[in-house]
Amino acid sequence: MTEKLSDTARKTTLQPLLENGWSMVEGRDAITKSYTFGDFVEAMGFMTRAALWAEKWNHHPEWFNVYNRVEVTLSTHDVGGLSALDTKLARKFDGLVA
Ligand SMILES: C[C@H](O)[C@H](O)[C@H]1CNC2=NC(N)=NC(=O)C2=N1
Repeated sequence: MTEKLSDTARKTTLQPLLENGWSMVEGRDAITKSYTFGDFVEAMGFMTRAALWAEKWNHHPEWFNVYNRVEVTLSTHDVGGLSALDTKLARKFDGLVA
């Protein structure tokens, strides 16, 4: 059962992401990050790899692409806010570009 992130988890798992380029979306319990790549093909390569993890974990991003930029927003629709699945997917996405 997916649950909203606890206050403790927000300190231990959300805070490091907020210090690594992620930020809270205004007016929502969601996080967002903009990734910039060398060109469109690199951006699509990231999206393709990210999509496979999203599907594997049955947890899907909201995202927007223009040319070499991918804006990702993560939130858990089933609970109306952030859950551990969002921080897990955010760490995976950061790992894909590291
Ligand atoms: C039925 C299906 O398992 C759910 O709708 C899953 C799919 N992917 C999801 N993705 C996200 N971001 N939040 C969800 O609550 C969610 N729920």
